[in-house]
Amino acid sequence: MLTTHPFDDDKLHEECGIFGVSNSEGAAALVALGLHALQHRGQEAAGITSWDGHQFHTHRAMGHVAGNFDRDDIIRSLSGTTAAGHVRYATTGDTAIRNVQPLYAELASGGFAVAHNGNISNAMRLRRDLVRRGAIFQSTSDTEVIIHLVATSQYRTLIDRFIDALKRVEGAYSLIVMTPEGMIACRDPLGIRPLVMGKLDDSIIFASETVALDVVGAEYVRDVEAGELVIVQGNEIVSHKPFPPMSPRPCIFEYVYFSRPDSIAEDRSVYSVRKAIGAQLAIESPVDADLIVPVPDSGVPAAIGYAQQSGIPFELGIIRSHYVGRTFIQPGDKVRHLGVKLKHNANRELIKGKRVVLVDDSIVRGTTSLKIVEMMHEAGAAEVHMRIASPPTRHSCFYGVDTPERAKLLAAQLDVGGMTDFIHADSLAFVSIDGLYKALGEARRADIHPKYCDACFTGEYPTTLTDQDELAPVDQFALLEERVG
Ligand SMILES: O=P(O)(O)OC[C@H]1O[C@H](OP(=O)(O)OP(=O)(O)O)[C@H](O)[C@@H]1O
Ligand SMILES: NC(=O)CC[C@H](N)C(=O)O
Ligand code: SF4
Ligand SMILES: [Mg+2]
Repeated sequence: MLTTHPFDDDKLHEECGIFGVSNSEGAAALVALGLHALQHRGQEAAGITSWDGHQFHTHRAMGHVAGNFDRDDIIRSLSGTTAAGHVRYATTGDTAIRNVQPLYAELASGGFAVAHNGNISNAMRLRRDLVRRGAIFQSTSDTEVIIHLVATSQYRTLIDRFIDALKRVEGAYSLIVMTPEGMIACRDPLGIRPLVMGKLDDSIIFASETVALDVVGAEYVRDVEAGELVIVQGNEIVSHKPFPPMSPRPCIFEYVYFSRPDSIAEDRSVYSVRKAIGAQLAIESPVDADLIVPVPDSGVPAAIGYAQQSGIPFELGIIRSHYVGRTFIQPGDKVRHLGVKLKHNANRELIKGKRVVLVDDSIVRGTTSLKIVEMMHEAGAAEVHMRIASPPTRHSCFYGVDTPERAKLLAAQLDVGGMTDFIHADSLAFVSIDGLYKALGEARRADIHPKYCDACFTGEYPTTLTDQDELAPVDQFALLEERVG
């Protein structure tokens, strides 16, 4: 029996990005480029594993892709025509080299490397059972349970063992797996996290987002479907659908914030969706004002949409330094606060005496909004109105994004009036959940089968959350109370 929670820490984490190439000379160099384009999804650590037909080679490092994977000696050591990589923001397991992916193990069938974007919501339970049966874990990452489940499966072929393992895990996973037999890419039955497939000459590429195909000049072929396994062996591609069909529930927050705006998701430009959310926000919550000012970077497309819809001029009233990373994902409150100050500055001449509408994509802790609104007041704004291109984030994500624990989510603590006071704005409004779905081309959010996972806004998680239910019965009860009113 474990006495401590091996997956528990109180740090800030966000997403992950994965990228795989099969059948290409210099595969690792392409993976390094792909990871570079996915750097926004995870900045804690990065890793690449390659297969040269005889041996696997791995290099994993803390920090960014640049500085670690732009070195000739490292890329040369990752020889072979197949390679996969990962950029990490931890959701389960600490930020330590043992948890940096791809994770690798020698199984009875040979080497097995896995890169995972997502989070397994019964990993604790599975790990406990596996450890009781003698499994010796090398990491504290949720991803490692997949390897042990494959290793201990009673099925004969590697694919059957892998499918057997996947049927035991719950939660979100987009995976790229490398074995001596070939590369496997797959998404969980609900397709919560993204994964696309591309082609570059004779090689097949898998990536979290299409921007990573663009960077290597690959052509987008299609999305890996929810619940699909795509197996690539040489020139042969085979698709399996081992799960009972379900209505997919891809993460709606990818459109709001995570994905790069130049990515295409489900045949839609993320940029256009963000603009449409901004336009919807202008319809739902208009303001009489002089300027629409985006909170850079991620608030920019929604602000353009808001400005175009409202007819109020769009201006860069906040200038962003490009030498500071995403504040949302910097560990430690002090650094995060400092990060916001370092990152944004008021364009004073423009702001002075004006009624300003600030547009951002989301409020998580409220740190950014509070600082930016104060910055506008200090710069002499006559009025400061805040408009948010997502509904209030009231619930934590258990699917590969570490929005902080609920207690740290501003919208879990305060209603919109309380939040308005907290950030010192003259007014604050969020796009409605139906408005968000409208911007994605739906009439509204369907009650029975909503098209997306939107649990961080609605609290309706599309999978069971075994570990949460076991660890936090009180919180789950509170959630239930909130749902039934
Ligand atoms: O309420 P908070 O806890 O401050 O978090 C919300 C902010 O964090 C994100 O931006 P971030 O600065 O991380 O990245 P960006 O530059 O991509 O917008 C998001 O776009 C909000 O601006
Ligand atoms: N953000 C992610 O997708 C993280 C993947 C995995 N759960 C980890 O913590 O390493
Ligand atoms: S809970 Fe929110 S962030 Fe997490 S997968 Fe669902 S929509 Fe995305
Ligand atoms: Mg932002």
